[in-house]
Amino acid sequence: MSDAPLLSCRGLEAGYGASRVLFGLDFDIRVGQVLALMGRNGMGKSTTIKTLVGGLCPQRGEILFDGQAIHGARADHIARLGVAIVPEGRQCFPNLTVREHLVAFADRRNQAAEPWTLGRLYELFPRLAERAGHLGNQLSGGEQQMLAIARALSTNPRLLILDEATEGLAPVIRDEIWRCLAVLKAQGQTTLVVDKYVEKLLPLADHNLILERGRIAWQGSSAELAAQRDLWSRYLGV
Ligand SMILES: Nc1ncnc2c1ncn2[C@@H]1O[C@H](COP(=O)(O)OP(=O)(O)OP(=O)(O)O)[C@@H](O)[C@H]1O
Repeated sequence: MSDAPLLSCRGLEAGYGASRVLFGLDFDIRVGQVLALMGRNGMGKSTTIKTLVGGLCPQRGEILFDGQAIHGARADHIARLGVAIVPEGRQCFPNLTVREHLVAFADRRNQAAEPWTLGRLYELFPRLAERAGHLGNQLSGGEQQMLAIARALSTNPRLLILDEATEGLAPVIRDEIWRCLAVLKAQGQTTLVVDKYVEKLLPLADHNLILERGRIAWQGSSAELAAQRDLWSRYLGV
């Protein structure tokens, strides 16, 4: 893992119209790091992600990606720099096959030493190989989620962002997603993950941020968070 931040936020403020949701976030994501972003409902996690990927223009502050300012940049520009999001709700195309989803973004692919070929994606998600010819609307919720992750990986992202990737899935499928995230981490994939399953995030995350009403209420290592169960009940409602 390198010490250079791949992404840096400084004094990030964002919201919707006149309403402010984020009040000055400062954080870094380093190359190879998994950063977990936690907090109860409505605390600003999705707004943070939306702002990072160009879906929402910050009201103040700066976002640097690999040293380049991206605050206020368009979503497609940020995607081309190598930021890929697995959005809440999966958003697969009903009329494209699994295989078509995975090759559709070939022209947006980033250069990578070990690119995500179809073969590698199918190795990570054998279920998708079995369903290669199925349409998006013929897939189960878990298969759609795997496809959404595989589709994001197909761009060879330098930063992968997952927003509630295990939401609404059966426990066995959730475990499959956690297993894949562990494999990605072992391969050095830099990742920002929003999820509510603290006990699953702890072994995965190198660093954890807890948001409380648009501010970072606590941050630290997984060992520190594991040792402070009072934080779980105070900020995460578990
Ligand atoms: N499009 C929008 N327009 C106006 N307000 C919004 C919009 N999206 C979110 N908000 C508000 O911004 C605040 C933060 O919401 P956000 O979705 O970022 O929280 P979250 O931590 O991701 O919660 P959740 O887990 O429920 O998605 C909430 O008060 C929410 O009502």
